[in-house]
Amino acid sequence: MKMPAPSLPTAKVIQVDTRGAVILEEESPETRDSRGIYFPNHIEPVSHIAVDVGGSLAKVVYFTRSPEPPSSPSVAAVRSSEPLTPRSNSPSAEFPTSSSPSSSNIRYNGALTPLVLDSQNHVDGFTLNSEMLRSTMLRRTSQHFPGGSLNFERFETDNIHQCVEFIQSLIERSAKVNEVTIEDMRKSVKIMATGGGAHKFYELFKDTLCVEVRREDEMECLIEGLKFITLIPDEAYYFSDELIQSVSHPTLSPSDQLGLLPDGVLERPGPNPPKFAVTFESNPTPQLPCLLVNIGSGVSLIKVDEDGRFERVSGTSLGGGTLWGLLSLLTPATTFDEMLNLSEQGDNATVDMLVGDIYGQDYSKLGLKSTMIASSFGKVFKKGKGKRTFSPEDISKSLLYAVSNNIGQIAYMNAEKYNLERIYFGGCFIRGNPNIGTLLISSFRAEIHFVFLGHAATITTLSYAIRFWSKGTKRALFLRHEGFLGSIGAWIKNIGPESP
Ligand SMILES: Nc1ncnc2c1ncn2[C@@H]1O[C@H](COP(=O)(O)OP(=O)(O)O)[C@@H](O)[C@H]1O
Ligand SMILES: CC(C)(COP(=O)(O)O)[C@@H](O)C(=O)NCCC(=O)O
Repeated sequence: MKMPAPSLPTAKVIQVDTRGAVILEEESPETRDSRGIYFPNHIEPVSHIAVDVGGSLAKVVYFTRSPEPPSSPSVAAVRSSEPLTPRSNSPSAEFPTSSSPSSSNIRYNGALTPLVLDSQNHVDGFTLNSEMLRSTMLRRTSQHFPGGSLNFERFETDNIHQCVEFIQSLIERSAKVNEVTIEDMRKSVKIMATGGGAHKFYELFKDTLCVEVRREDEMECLIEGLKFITLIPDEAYYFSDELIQSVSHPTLSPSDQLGLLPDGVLERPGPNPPKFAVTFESNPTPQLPCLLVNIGSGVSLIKVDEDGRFERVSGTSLGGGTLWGLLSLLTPATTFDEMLNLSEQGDNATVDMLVGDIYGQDYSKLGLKSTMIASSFGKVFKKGKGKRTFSPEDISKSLLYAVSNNIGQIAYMNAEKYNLERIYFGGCFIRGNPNIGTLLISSFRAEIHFVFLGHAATITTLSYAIRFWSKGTKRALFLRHEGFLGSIGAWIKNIGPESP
């Protein structure tokens, strides 16, 4: 006689309970955009995996259940050129593994919880010893406890097979952990795919993983992702009007602290924008209407109305792929992070033609300081008689400014055209830039988040451009999971009440 198999709960309608959500800490700069988010109150199991495959990167989002927030996220940080090594956010006592993570050098964030299992096939009650039965029951019970993490991973689209392999191992491992057959697990799991690669690699995902693959529209997912992620405390941040100097040099005059010229006019965006302090949205509220500027391989600008309806109003092909591609041509750097590191050490004034190079001084009447870039790369043509070489550092910095300034301008013009005050910047282009640290200043009796500006050229350039051109009426907003909006949207779309 067979004992009935432990039945796992079937979720009809799943809503993510975001109450008390926290972004997990992460030590590695390389993965600081892919910190897990822990939802202490979310109960229903979720077994689908979302993937957003763009022109440059494939982004994966999945949910793992754990009654406690992962205490000490261990990091197997990788540089972008290396094969991706998934990170473990949890020692995961509740998810025992048959293979030791260290033996394979692959570590996972727990396991998926299957929604529906074929009760006949997976456990024969008579073969369970008492320890197995206990752990099965415990696990079964734990599925009714609240708590779980949303996990994030990134792969280069060129290495799409690594992404597929990662998902495959996640599914296989989840089957083992839940003591179900791989066939049952596959029936339970579904891939929500978005981005261009959802179409280009549809067969690859479907045939290799042997699971249902559902394709979702990229723009819809971006907006769904934005609406969801802005509900998470401390996810969105912006540069406040308070300059870093006002924190570190409180003796500066108020006008100096606000980046004002002596006559009270804001300084125009220049190669070294003023250093603003970062403020996090700790009590998030709905942030619509807004403009979303998604800087991926190319750039999409999407106007979102108060009711969530949206329209892609503009775009430019000069985006993240441009920077990545041109710097691959022009510098010896082989990874995106190397390119950003180069840019941090560079001086763009050696290749950019500045206002001062043309005027010999400020163009004060127009408020153009001599240090402002008049023409990106404009000096290259002029330098010397023979062909001169320019340092990879200077070239990288100049191109980073050129692309960021251009996007800042287009963003501002569209925000102006559609009368939008909030401009969210998303996409992995921004990823490598902010290095947000925490400075504890006793006299403030509070933690003040700030950026090490050497790592934040894009963010400061975009922020300051928006602030300057809008005369302070519009605000550039950034997101800690900026590159994952599409994949989060694909994940969330599956679990709304309207889902079949
Ligand atoms: N590790 C990385 N490898 C390559 N590009 C990166 C990396 N991190 C950030 N980027 C930048 O992000 C861009 C891709 O952003 P993303 O939002 O993923 O766009 P897409 O969806 O088109 O792949 C790249 O073109 C590059 O500028
Ligand atoms: C075609 C895309 C929507 C694809 O998205 P991506 O993979 O770049 O994130 C995007 O690259 C884009 O909007 N390009 C700009 C095209 C233009 O309007 O000029």
